[in-house]
Amino acid sequence: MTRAKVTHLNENRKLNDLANSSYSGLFRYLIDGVLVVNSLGLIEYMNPAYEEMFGVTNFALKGKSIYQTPNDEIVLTSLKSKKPIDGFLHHPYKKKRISVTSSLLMQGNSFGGVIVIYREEKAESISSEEYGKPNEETRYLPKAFEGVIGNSKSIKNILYISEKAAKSNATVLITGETGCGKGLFAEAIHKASKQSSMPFVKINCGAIPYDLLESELFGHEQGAFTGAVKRKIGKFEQANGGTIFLDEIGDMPMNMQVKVLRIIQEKEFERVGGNESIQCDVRIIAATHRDLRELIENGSFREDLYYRLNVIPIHVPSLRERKEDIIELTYHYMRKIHKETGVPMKALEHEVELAFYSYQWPGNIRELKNLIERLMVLVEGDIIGINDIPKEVSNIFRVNRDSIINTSLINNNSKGEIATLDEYEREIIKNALNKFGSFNKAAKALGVTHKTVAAKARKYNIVE
Ligand SMILES: Nc1ncnc2c1ncn2[C@@H]1O[C@H](COP(=O)(O)OP(=O)(O)OP(=O)(O)O)[C@@H](O)[C@H]1O
Repeated sequence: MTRAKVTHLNENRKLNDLANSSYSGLFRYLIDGVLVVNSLGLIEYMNPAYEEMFGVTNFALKGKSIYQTPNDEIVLTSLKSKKPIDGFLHHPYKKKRISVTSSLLMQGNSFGGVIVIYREEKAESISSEEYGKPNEETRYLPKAFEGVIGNSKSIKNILYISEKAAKSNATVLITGETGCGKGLFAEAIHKASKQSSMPFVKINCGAIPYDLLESELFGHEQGAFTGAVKRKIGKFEQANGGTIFLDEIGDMPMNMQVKVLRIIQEKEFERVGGNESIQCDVRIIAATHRDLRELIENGSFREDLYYRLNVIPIHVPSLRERKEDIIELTYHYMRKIHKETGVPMKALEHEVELAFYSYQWPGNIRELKNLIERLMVLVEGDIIGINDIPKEVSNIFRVNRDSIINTSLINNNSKGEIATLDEYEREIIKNALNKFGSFNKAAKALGVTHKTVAAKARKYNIVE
């Protein structure tokens, strides 16, 4: 789809009508859906293809807030950031992927709104069971990577590097926030490698007490220390011929880092309390959520080890940096739980999708997965609605929605007429109470007394 700057004729009502008739002339017969939204978030035009795609009508929605359409985060983001955006959305009912391209409408040099084009992707219509699954035709990958869900550019790029890494024996350093899939990629690289039939041994260097870490990694001889009643084989020895995954390597003490460096360089080590050098041929994949360069600077990580580990660096971006994967992951986990437990399959209300896009996901995919497990079990019925999801997840979406709805009131009320002063006042009080949750805080924010807010809230039936 080409993006063009479209001059927007919107200076007065007459010109506005003229603009609408020219939109109609331009877009009426287009097979792609077209939506025109002005800078206040009000719908100016939708073509018949858009009406058909989303089951709405231009007649009913013209002049209304975009929150009354099955709109998507892309329109909102484009509108707020005043930037053109490309992306896609999952059609809530048709189970199809729709590519979305927004372009800016310019009124001279000032921003007039956005024009958004929706194109249904060619894939055949898919069942609810299939909804959200990656399009297998578009990605050929070894089976080992099939547990990795996501079609974003960054995931595709990581899969490409991981596949190459699997073919070599080089050390891999995976970085990224907690819960973003570092462990998943480490295991997939092992499974796709020539050593896949050999062990994959994982150790979390940050979770093991300092005194025990050496013996966990390298094992010990009988009598090496009090309590060492028999010989113990360490993780490196267990992983011999296969892969060791050193998770949270940034938390490894300096004296242990030297020993890992020696294994990489000389491929041998001694058990604690032993003299015998043990040969060890292990592929190392390390991971950390910390910034190793910073640790090197403050003297808690060895630079030589860093370079030895960082032969193939892989950075897994956080979920909020690849929002386009959220819905696919959500449906993946819903399907998985449905298959494993027999809980009926569900669908997401459109507002929930928007809330998921707005939320920051500090716990990344682990957090999303846990939430979906909870929702699948707790929500009765087959639709997960905005009120079913925790407040902390829906908060940003709610605030954004309310601010857009309120902004749109500056010109029009819900009937498309100029709003009265009382209507303004009601929305202002309602918004402040929603946002702050108490008369006191709302009053402070509005610069009036607690008594005034309480009286107005009663007057407008916002509270009992
Ligand atoms: N792209 C993905 N597709 C499907 N599941 C994923 C994906 N990425 C992560 N997961 C799942 O999310 C959960 C967390 O992933 P993982 O344990 O690999 O994260 P991590 O980055 O290693 O976390 P930590 O740093 O806390 O150890 C796992 O259940 C994993 O299977």
